[in-house]
Amino acid sequence: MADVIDHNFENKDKLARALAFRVATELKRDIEASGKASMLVSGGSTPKAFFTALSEEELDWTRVTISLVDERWVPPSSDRSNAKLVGEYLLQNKANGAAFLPLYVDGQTAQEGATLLGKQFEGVHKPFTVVILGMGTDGHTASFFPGGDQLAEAIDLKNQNAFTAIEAPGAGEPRITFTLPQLLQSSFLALHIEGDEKQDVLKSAFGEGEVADMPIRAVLRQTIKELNIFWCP
Ligand SMILES: O=C1O[C@H](COP(=O)(O)O)[C@@H](O)[C@H](O)[C@H]1O
Repeated sequence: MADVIDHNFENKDKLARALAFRVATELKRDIEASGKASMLVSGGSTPKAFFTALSEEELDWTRVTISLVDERWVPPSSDRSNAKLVGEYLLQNKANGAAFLPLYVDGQTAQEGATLLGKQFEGVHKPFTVVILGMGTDGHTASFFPGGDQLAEAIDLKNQNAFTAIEAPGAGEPRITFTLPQLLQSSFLALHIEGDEKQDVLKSAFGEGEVADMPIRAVLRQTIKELNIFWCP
């Protein structure tokens, strides 16, 4: 179980550059070993500087497939779309040759999309080379939200499904999320958080309490995959 923030940085810029360098190193290693690499990233507001730094890294991006840890069930034109964020900040500069697989299917519900995307992702390179999680101040990660109607299924380590469609009071629109056992099928797993408030939330999550109250605990308490925690004030 991870019990410390093991990668501390003075500021957002230093964190972004260090995380981008580490991720690029992992992607290059997998490209060299297997000819391709895959990466799941988080959305929200935190990753912008990291995405920009990563987009400047020199590597064979044409061999990299990028997707998301989770998505809000909105079209890519929406300002709420995590795919839109990735398009604007990551699929740019040197990374513009990477393939991107969205977690949204036009005209389908999130439940229907979960099934369709599950089939599509069977062909994606695994274990995922890199998975980067974020965390909200309510203790959610991916779309594992407190009060989520399918939270138990989404974090069940025996769940065979790649995706769960989920709705929660704090989530805004319906969501789709990779399930926890899928996210743990990764060579490099990181949690990227910033700010004192999130540090305090994480400290609480390391304490005793129900996973359902702070679903990030499902990641902190698992023993399958080492978690690398990146933080700056
Ligand atoms: O809704 C989401 O929020 C979390 C955290 O976002 P932030 O704005 O607090 O950085 C994010 O990790 C997740 O991918 C996203 O869907």
